[in-house]
Amino acid sequence: MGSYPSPPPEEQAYKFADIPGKGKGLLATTNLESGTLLISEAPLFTTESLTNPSTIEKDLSKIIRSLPKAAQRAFLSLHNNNPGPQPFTNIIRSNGYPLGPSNSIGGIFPTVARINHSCLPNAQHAYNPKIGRMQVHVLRLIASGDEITLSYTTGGPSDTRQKMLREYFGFSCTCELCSLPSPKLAESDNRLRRAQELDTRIGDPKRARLNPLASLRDCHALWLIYQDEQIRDLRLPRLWHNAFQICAMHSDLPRAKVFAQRSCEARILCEGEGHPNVEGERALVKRPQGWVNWGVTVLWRGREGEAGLGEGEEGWLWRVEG
Ligand SMILES: C[S@@+](CC[C@H](N)C(=O)[O-])C[C@H]1O[C@@H](n2cnc3c(N)ncnc32)[C@H](O)[C@@H]1O
Repeated sequence: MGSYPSPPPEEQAYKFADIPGKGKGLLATTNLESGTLLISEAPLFTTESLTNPSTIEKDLSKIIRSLPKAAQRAFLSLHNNNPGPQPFTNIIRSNGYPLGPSNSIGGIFPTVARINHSCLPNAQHAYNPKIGRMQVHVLRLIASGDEITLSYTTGGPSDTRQKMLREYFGFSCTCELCSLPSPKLAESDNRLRRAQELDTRIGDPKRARLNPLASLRDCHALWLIYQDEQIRDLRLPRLWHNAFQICAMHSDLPRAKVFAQRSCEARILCEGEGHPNVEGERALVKRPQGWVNWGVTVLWRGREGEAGLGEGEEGWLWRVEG
């Protein structure tokens, strides 16, 4: 059970506000640099004990009654996008966040739950299991008065995103990206569709082993798309980590180090310095050879510092000659 309430208002860089067409939301009260830790919040409660689907509403009611009054009020005042029977379950559905990307256990974080969605978010949430808190970091400069946004989706072209947002959250997205004029939106959709294909191909370990240059070229193509689309969320460290894996698998120490470093920096932006994922990545920057599949082949083995002309440049990094 987490502590409550969150930090006193004078320490906060945001305020709650009514946002036209979106219900409540969070507005920045000062300019916020990328990398700023905006919120670090313990859950009011988690869904860990809710294992029986047929008694969820009753079990939830017990949990809620056991909370301090302020926490009960905080939970009951949260948005419910499907009012009707099973109100507690639906408040959880409307506001809960999983405790990590592939965790079936969720938590209710009353401040984070007020943050609205954008397909081009300016902040990123990440649950840090070491401290038991959901943290929100600033991904790109947020000007005072701007709305703070997170992404509720895992990306993809606009039709995929809109379908998911309508189905699970009951709204049509009108964010900066979804409101692009149609030719621009079509271009963005094409890029994002291609990004999904590239990501799938890059994740194929057999291809990375047998045709590493093609996999690395795909990483490069994906990086260019992420730059065009201003993507800085967790897709970015995933890309750097995949590029690291390709190089490490084939014993390319200097490039593996650069990619591990980029992955580490991108993770710090999304998840914060103290996140266990960042610590794992830091260990790989120091010693890429510590990775479980280091040196499956010696195809790209060279001595550190002897990688050839243009070392440290993008062309060198991606093995793009000339
Ligand atoms: C987790 S809550 C966010 C806070 C909520 N606005 C509130 O008033 O408490 C999710 C709900 O907020 C609304 N919402 C979030 N982002 C939105 C957006 N970009 N456009 C319209 N509604 C949005 C939807 O009703 C959605 O189901």
